[in-house]
Amino acid sequence: MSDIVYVKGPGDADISSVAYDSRMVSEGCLFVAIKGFNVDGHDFVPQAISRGAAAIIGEQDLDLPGIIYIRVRNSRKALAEASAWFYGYPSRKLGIIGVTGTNGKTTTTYLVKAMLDRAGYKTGVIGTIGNLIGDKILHAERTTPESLELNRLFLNMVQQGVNYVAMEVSSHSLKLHRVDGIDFQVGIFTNLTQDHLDFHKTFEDYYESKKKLFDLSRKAVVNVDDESGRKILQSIDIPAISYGIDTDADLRARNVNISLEGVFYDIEVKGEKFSISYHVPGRFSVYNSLAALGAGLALGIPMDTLIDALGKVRGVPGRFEPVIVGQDFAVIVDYAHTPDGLENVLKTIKSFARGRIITVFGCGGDRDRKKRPIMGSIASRLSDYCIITSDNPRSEEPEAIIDEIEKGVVSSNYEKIADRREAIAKAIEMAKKDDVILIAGKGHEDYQILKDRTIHFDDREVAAELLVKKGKLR
Ligand SMILES: CC(=O)N[C@H]1[C@@H](OP(=O)(O)OP(=O)(O)OC[C@H]2O[C@@H](n3ccc(=O)[nH]c3=O)[C@H](O)[C@@H]2O)O[C@H](CO)[C@@H](O)[C@@H]1O[C@H](C)C(=O)N[C@@H](C)C(=O)N[C@H](CCC(=O)O)C(=O)O
Ligand SMILES: Nc1ncnc2c1ncn2[C@@H]1O[C@H](COP(=O)(O)OP(=O)(O)OP(=O)(O)O)[C@@H](O)[C@H]1O
Ligand SMILES: N[C@H](CCC[C@H](N)C(=O)O)C(=O)O
Ligand SMILES: [Mg+2]
Repeated sequence: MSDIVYVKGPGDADISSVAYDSRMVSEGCLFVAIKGFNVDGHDFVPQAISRGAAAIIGEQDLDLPGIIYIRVRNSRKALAEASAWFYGYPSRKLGIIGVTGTNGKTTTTYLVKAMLDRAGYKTGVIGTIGNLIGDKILHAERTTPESLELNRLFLNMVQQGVNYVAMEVSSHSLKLHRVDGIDFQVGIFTNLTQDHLDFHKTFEDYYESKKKLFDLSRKAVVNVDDESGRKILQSIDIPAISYGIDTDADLRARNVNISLEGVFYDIEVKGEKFSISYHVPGRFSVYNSLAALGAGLALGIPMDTLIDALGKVRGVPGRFEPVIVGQDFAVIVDYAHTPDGLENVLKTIKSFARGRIITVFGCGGDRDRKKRPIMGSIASRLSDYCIITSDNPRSEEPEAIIDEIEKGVVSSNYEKIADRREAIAKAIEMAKKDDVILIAGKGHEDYQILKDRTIHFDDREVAAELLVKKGKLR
């Protein structure tokens, strides 16, 4: 272990498990005490011992007679090292592609998976929608799991014959050492715009956290149309593939054509020209597909395999996903939950909408509050009518979140309906032929996190049900 201050107690012990939560400790466990944002894990050392812990790791000076105690400088780092050791360093047996950035991580991992599958590899995915082993989906609590769960998952993947893993690497995970010790074959940077200032406090800290992925990667794939991407490219000394539309780059999309059917463009690789088709609309789809192509090339997969795989992708759950039950207007469910994501998706809709744009959206509770009025401003500027509703309020009052969003609204064409089902119902009632309803913020989520409980709620299901109920079919 790299940053040990001292080791006390008996010479050795058989370790049967590792835990960072005292409630998970069983006989023979190694308990890692973490000083958290809410509570201090060191306060639970007595509980861990009474549950049978054989060894403890922590940052404080402790006397624990009869028990091995390892004092370290950083418990989260130590947890990552202990977890990798306990599960036999499973990440070393996998080719891992990490994707970081504010928007586009989930989408890019799905595109990379499609390419690796097409190239004949068994591929895992770790991210927001869930964790995939081949086509089997496992529930995920977070975008990037804690190092203990991450190493357990890697081992599971190794045991099931997985070759490659496309994983989202959140800024939280980088800052909190969840991915320490992982050798990423390729690191991808998508973009950096406002989000998570509740956690990072400053944009600089958010940037520095994302940048850490490239200290852990062998090769980089970087969006150079993004200012932070250009900064990253200048500061790393690993082989890199740059991509962009506006800026000169190794992979530069030219003759870009964006329509309702998707994005179509040309790129040149080693002097040879290729035409790319990806059937998801929006300028951001050009970026996500370029990022995935860059990763495929960095892994040495032939261009024709990459292009073929990309051409066959028919979207990612909850990302620009249409709800079609026979109505004569469009309903699109999308996971845009940041100012940049919302602006991108609305501009994409604006480029093809023949009727009005009606946007139903909210903002999550216990998350960056500064983005709320900004999203209010963007939605009201780029929509004909907005219905501001509740997202996952968590511990906050839905109405208070909605009021913060409202402060940024610049038109009078809006209303506030806190009940998300009623908000969607209102949009559907209003919609006429050729209009487009955007239901943003929750995408693939099939739940809503309220103060005291989590309920089942799926925008796609609710919209489909209401379209039928309200007699909106042709
Ligand atoms: C802000 C954040 O990331 N917090 C993480 C942090 O929590 P914390 O420091 O507040 O933990 P704490 O509650 O103070 O507890 C401290 C320690 O005491 C332990 N404990 C606690 C109680 C007890 O009885 N016994 C005990 O041992 C806890 O298990 C913990 O190890 O450390 C915990 C242990 O690893 C994480 O579970 C927790 O993630 C929370 C649940 C979370 O919601 N994180 C979100 C914001 C997150 O990580 N999101 C990103 C996605 C962002 C994106 O969109 O890009 C993600 O990767 O999912
Ligand atoms: N490259 C991109 N640039 C900007 N916006 C994007 C991009 N790709 C997707 N989006 C928008 O952002 C939303 C979220 O996309 P995606 O789930 O791929 O991002 P993410 O980075 O995984 O988000 P999260 O931080 O929640 O994990 C999409 O529904 C779309 O509206
Ligand atoms: N990964 C993001 C997702 C936000 C999705 C939105 N529906 C919300 O709950 O705020 C987060 O945890 O901040
Ligand atoms: Mg994601």
